[in-house]
Amino acid sequence: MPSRPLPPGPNLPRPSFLTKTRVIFLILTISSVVVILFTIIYFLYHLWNSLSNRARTIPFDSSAPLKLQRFCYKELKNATNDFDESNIIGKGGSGTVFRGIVRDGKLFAIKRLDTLSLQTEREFQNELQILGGLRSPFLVTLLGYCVEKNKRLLVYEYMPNKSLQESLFGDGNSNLCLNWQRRFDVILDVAKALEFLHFGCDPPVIHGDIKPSNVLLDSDYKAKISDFGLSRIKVEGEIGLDLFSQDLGKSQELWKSQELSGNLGGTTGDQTPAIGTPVDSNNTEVDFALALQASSSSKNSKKCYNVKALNLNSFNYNANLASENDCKSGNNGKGKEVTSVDVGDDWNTKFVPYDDEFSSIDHSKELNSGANLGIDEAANIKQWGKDWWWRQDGSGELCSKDYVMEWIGSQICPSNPDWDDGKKATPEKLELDNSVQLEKLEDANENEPQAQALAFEGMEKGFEKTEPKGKKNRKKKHRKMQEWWKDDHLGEVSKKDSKLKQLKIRWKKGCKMPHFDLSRRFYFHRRKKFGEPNQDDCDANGEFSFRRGWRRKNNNSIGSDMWSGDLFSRELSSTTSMRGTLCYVAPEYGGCGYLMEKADIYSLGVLILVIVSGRRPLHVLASPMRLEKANLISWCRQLAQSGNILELVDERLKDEYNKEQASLCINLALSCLQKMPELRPDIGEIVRILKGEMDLPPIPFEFSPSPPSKLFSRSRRKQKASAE
Ligand SMILES: Nc1ncnc2c1ncn2[C@@H]1O[C@H](COP(=O)(O)OP(=O)(O)OP(=O)(O)O)[C@@H](O)[C@H]1O
Repeated sequence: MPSRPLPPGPNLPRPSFLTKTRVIFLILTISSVVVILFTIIYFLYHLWNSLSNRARTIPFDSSAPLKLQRFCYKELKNATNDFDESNIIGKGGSGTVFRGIVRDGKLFAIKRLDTLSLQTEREFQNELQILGGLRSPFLVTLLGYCVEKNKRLLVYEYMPNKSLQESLFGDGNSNLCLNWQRRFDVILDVAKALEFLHFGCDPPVIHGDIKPSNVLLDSDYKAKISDFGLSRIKVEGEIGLDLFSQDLGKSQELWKSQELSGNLGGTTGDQTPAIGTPVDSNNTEVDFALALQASSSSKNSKKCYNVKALNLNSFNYNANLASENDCKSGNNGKGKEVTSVDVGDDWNTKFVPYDDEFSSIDHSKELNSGANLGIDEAANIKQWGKDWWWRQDGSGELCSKDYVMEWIGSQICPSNPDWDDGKKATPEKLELDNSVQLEKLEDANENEPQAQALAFEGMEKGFEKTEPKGKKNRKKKHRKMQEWWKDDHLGEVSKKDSKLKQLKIRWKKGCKMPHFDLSRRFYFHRRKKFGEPNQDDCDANGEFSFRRGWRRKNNNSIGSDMWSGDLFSRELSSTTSMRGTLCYVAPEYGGCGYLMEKADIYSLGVLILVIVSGRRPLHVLASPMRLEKANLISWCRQLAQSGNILELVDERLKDEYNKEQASLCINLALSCLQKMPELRPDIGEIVRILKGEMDLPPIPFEFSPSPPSKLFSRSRRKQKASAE
């Protein structure tokens, strides 16, 4: 029986249709699996990337900077023609600055950080958070930034005349463009910039690194300050003790009432003497010591702040109004630097021979001041004394003395314009003269702490020769201090002094060596060998920045022609938390670690002297006859005592300067350089003095050519009594 064909079921799918659906289903499944896989891989990659980046850097919150443009790396790369060397306008310790044309065809300065470390990242963020939030005609404008992976770039307004450093010390005729009027205007501009920071910002901002290379000049030579990497935002009432109280009894009371290692609460600001008021020297010394002790002991209690957590308000600043307000409020509040980093920096200026004022403090007094306290406390103080001297050495670092010795050595070279005097001496004499000092310094470098001490004694004797007679007592104290140091610390020094040894060994093995190390030895060796100087080896007339290391002239770079000694720069930034630049950093900052407005005032004082004199703050000359001029600050003090301050004015200006203005500036600088921060004028007063709206406070009696009659009568009375 023939089978009937089955009628085609309307619902049964045809086989070809089935296959198609299966294929589509398969494709969809595979592609979604692939997409999911890729997503997972992408996610994992980013997770890994961010984790590995986080290990090296501080988390970055790009939303915080105010009104700054965010550039992509490619854009900045194009703007600088792939960071072409011909576009380099300067080199700093942390990065290279390029000229670039961005977006609307305008010229910009683009700073690219060379390496990314915790320190550079911190400074980068500081710059963004602080400078990025400020607008003032006296500050370089930060326009934008770029953050991509480990690339960090900052975009600034372009300053055609670069930095004051180049204008003052650059080669060629650049310094001629800084006539007297321009120099005075620069001083006023820098003062106004600081006035804006200290009084025009709420909370106040402390710059922390005022120096010529951070003062940039626009096309009209108007000065603006830059580089806020080390800046701090001040928080009112965070510091406990009035560190510089004049009232010894009160300080001791406070001191006793506090645990040495505990918190120091409360503030006293009512003991501030009038500017220029003579202070009993004994009290001064002990107070300062107590202050340092207090700050040292309160170190542990330091709180860390994140800059981002603070609301920084800068407003259209009316200088007069602000200073008025400030006068009303007293503006004496002590604050504490705001930082996300611990700033434990006990670089001790007292030991650096450049400030003989500080060297004169008898530290045995500090230790004795513990006598009234409990034995434990006294022991703590003594221990503190040690820590204080050698905190910098805590991790096997070189001590500040080494830096200064290195610097002095590197400064002695014939490329210095100030060698004119030296040239007058016969070459033999010159070599002999230097070798006397240098041998001592070299020997000191040869690891022996005793030798270091001797070498410094030698240097100090040089200064001593030119000291007026009236300073005998001070020198006596200084010796006492030196002896105290020798007795107490030589053992410690010898243990911790291995760093230099290691560096020397590396150098001998042919490794890269910081330029300054032993450069003078190298130089004299070469001179002896080849009979003439080699300028390339000894043009190290840079400056030492605690965060950057040494900088020297680099013939290859355009602009600042400066760079950091690589090895040292890295070692310092990774192992120390020192801040500021040698010779510009205020002594109390080195001792206490608290960055206050008056630290900026001190740096401004040094800057004023540098601008007026056209000299670096530490400048050792060939002839020992002129050794007293090596240290700009002590030289200025000596000139003030002999009533001859105008001798300090840059010889290159000849007679073409305003004598009244020059003497005002020098006297003002001396006021700013007083060792007691509270005696220094505040920035509002400084601006008014410079503008001629206020009289200069009486010159500090210690610099006065005719000390107050009270002192005379006191000494006469003493003489009389001893004669009787
Ligand atoms: N906005 C700018 N316009 C023009 N030139 C600039 C600008 N910013 C920096 N420069 C030049 O680049 C140089 C290096 O500047 P940078 O801020 O990197 O380092 P520095 O302040 O000299 O050193 P450091 O950062 O170690 O203190 C300056 O000396 C200056 O010549």
